[in-house]
Amino acid sequence: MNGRLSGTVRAVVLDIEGTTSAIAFVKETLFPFAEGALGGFLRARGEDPAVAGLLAEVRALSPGEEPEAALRGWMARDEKVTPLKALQGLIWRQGFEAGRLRGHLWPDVAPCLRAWAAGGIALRVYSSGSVEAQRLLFAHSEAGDLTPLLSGFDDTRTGPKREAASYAAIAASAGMAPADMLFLSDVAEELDAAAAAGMAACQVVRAADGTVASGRHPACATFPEVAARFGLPAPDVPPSG
Ligand SMILES: CSCCC(=O)C(=O)COP(=O)(O)O
Ligand SMILES: [Mg+2]
Repeated sequence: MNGRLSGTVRAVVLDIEGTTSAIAFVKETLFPFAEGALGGFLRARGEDPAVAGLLAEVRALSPGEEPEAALRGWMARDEKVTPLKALQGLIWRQGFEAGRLRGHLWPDVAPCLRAWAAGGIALRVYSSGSVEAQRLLFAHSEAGDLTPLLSGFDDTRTGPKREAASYAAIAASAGMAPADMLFLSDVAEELDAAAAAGMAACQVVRAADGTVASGRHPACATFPEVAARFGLPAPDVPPSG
C-alpha cells in the first residue's frame, strides 16, 4: 500500500466529485443543467471574449467539428476536457447565483473543514471542475459559504489529475513540501499520482457513491475517519447523518 500513515499534515487537498460531494449530484444535477443550457448559452454569449476563447480551444482540440457537437460528445462521455469544464462553470454560475443550484456536500465535510482550518491546516481544492465551478460550489454550498476556509484552487489547467507533476505544481504553489500535504480523492489513479509526487494520499470510499477501495492507499469512509487516521483536528460536535 502506498502513502504515509503518519507525519504532520499541514495542508489537505480536496477532490470534489466522490470526495466532498456525491457523484449523483454532479452527474444527475450539475451535468444535466449544463447540457440543457448549453445551446442557449452559446447563442447568447458565444461572442463574449472569454467564451469565444474557450470555443477556439474546443476547435483546436476537435478540428472540423462544430464546437457545440464536440462539447456534447465530451459531455456524453464525461470527458474532463479543460474548455468543456470551463464552459460548464460559466453556465453553472447562472444557476448558483439564481438559487437554482446549491452545492452538495456530505454532512461530515463542512464540520471537518471548519475544524481543520481553525487548527491551522491549509485547505485547497483540486478538481476536474474548473476553478470557477469549484468556487461556486463552495460559495453556494448546502453548509453555507465555505470559501473563506479555502486558500487555493486548482483544476486541469494546473495539469491532469493522474500525473505526479500536477501535485508537485500544487505543492509549489502552496509553498510547501509535498510531504506536508494530504490528498483526498475517490479515484485510485489520482492518489497514485499524488503519492508519486510525495504527498500523503487517502482514498475516500463513500458507501452511497459505491466507491470500491483499491487497496493501494489508506481508505476512509468519512472525513472524521480521515482526521483520526492522519492526526487532524476533529470537529467539536460529531456530525450527524
Ligand atoms: C463544481 S465542481 C464540478 C465537478 C466536475 O465537473 C467534475 O468533473 C468532477 O471531477 P472531480 O475531479 O472533482 O472528481
Ligand atoms: Mg473525484
